[in-house]
Order: sequence, then C-alpha cells, then structure tokens
Amino acid sequence: MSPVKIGVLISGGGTNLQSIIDNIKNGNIDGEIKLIISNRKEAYGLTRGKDAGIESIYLDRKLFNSEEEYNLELIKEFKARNVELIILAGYLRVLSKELIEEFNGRIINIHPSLIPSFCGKGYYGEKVHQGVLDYGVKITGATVHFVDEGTDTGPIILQEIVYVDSEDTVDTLKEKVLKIEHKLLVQAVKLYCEGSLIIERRKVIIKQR
Ligand SMILES: Nc1nc2c(c(=O)[nH]1)N[C@@H](CN(C=O)c1ccc(C(=O)N[C@@H](CCC(=O)O)C(=O)O)cc1)CN2
Ligand SMILES: NCC(=O)N[C@@H]1O[C@H](COP(=O)([O-])[O-])[C@@H](O)[C@H]1O
Repeated sequence: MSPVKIGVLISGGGTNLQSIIDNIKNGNIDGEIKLIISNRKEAYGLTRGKDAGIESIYLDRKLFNSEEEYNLELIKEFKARNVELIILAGYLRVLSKELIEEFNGRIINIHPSLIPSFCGKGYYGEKVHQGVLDYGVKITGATVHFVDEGTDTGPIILQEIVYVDSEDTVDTLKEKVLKIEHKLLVQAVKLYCEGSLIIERRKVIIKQR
C-alpha cells in the first residue's frame, strides 16, 4: 500500500509537526507529508518543514474576504496534492463546515487537555494550561481526536493523563503535556495510516493487529 498523503496545518512552533516528520523519516509512520500550511507567517513550523524538504507555505488570511473563502483555498491546495489525511498540529483557527465535509473522518487534531475539559472556543495553547491551574484540577493530559464541525467535539482517538503538581506553572505543565502530545499524535497517525481506526458514531475503535 502506498504511503498516506498527509497535509498539515500549523500556527506555531511545530514541535508536534516535528514528531510526525521524524516518525515518517524513521519508517514508524507509513505516510508522506505533501504540504504544510500555516496561517501565521512567523510560525517556526514552516522552517521545520522547509528543513525537512517539505513544501511549506504561509497562507495569509488577510488575502481572503471570509473564513469560508480561506478554507476553500485550503481545500484547493490539499486536493491539488491528493492529500488524504489532514493533521491539525497546533492550528489555531476553527475549520469551516465545507472543509470538514470534504475531509470527513480524515482530519486529526491534537489538544493539550483531557477533552471535554478545558477545550472549545478560547481554549488553545497556554490558555488551556492556565485554565487547568486556575481550576485546581489534579490531572490533565492530552487528547487526539477526529475533527468535526464543533470545536474539539469530534470522536476521541487516544488520551493520556498528566498529573498536576502543586508547584506546576503554565510552562512546566505545557512541557509535561507536550511530551505526551508528541507520543499520542504519532500513535494516532500511525494507526490511521495502517487503517486501524474505525469510527462508530461517537466512538473510535482501534482494530487489533
Ligand atoms: N471545526 C473545527 N476546527 C478546529 C478544531 C475542531 O475540533 N473543529 N480544533 C481546533 C484546534 N483547537 C483546539 O484543539 C482550537 C483552535 C483555536 C481556538 C480558538 O479559540 N481560536 C481563536 C483564534 C486564536 C488566534 O488566532 O490567535 C478564535 O477562533 O477566536 C480554539 C480551539 C482547530 N480547528
Ligand atoms: N486547541 C489547539 C491547541 O491548543 N493546540 C496546541 O498548540 C500547541 C502547538 O504546539 P506545537 O506548535 O509545538 O506543536 C500544542 O500544545 C497543541 O496541543
């Protein structure tokens, strides 16, 4: 079977993207990243992609009249490269209904909390960890899920917990969770590329090999 053609959307540093690049390179993931798109020009993830020899572009939202038009351009770029799976690796914009429909069941997102806690509109990046600390929960973690029209409401693929210590700060918590994110995202993409993920309504079944 030929490697799954992957498109990646980013907005920032790209450490999750890097974990996918590294695990494709070492043969752990049977995939090929065809295109990386960032909605932010300064995203270091673009540099990571270029350093890995992957087409990496900044798509300026200001060039488009609406979020819908911006998403239609995303669809065009990914379809032009026959992308089969889209990974949201720290992408901080909500995808449109059209894009979700076009790639239904083929968009994976990584989120730095245990969904359904600390997620949805306004919860992204360090804001998530600040919410965890402000609330005083004792466990947090990471979630990889399929993306639907809601924000962080799609079927959950994998989750793993991280214990919150009394002396944790946003930075220390972010670092602990990011390590788990890298592991979970690689596992989920590997399972997807192996055809091991089955979506049954709200549930994701992992086929045992
Ligand atoms: N249709 C969907 N789109 C996206 C999903 C999803 O589940 N369904 N996941 C998000 C990622 N995400 C959390 O995992 C997320 C991203 C962004 C926001 C948010 O509130 N963004 C701000 C703008 C932030 C900025 O540009 O600085 C906003 O939209 O006002 C919340 C959650 C990716 N897309
Ligand atoms: N709601 C989406 C969200 O908060 N995504 C988060 O942005 C960070 C991106 O880091 P990276 O650019 O180093 O991969 C990651 O922690 C990811 O979970």
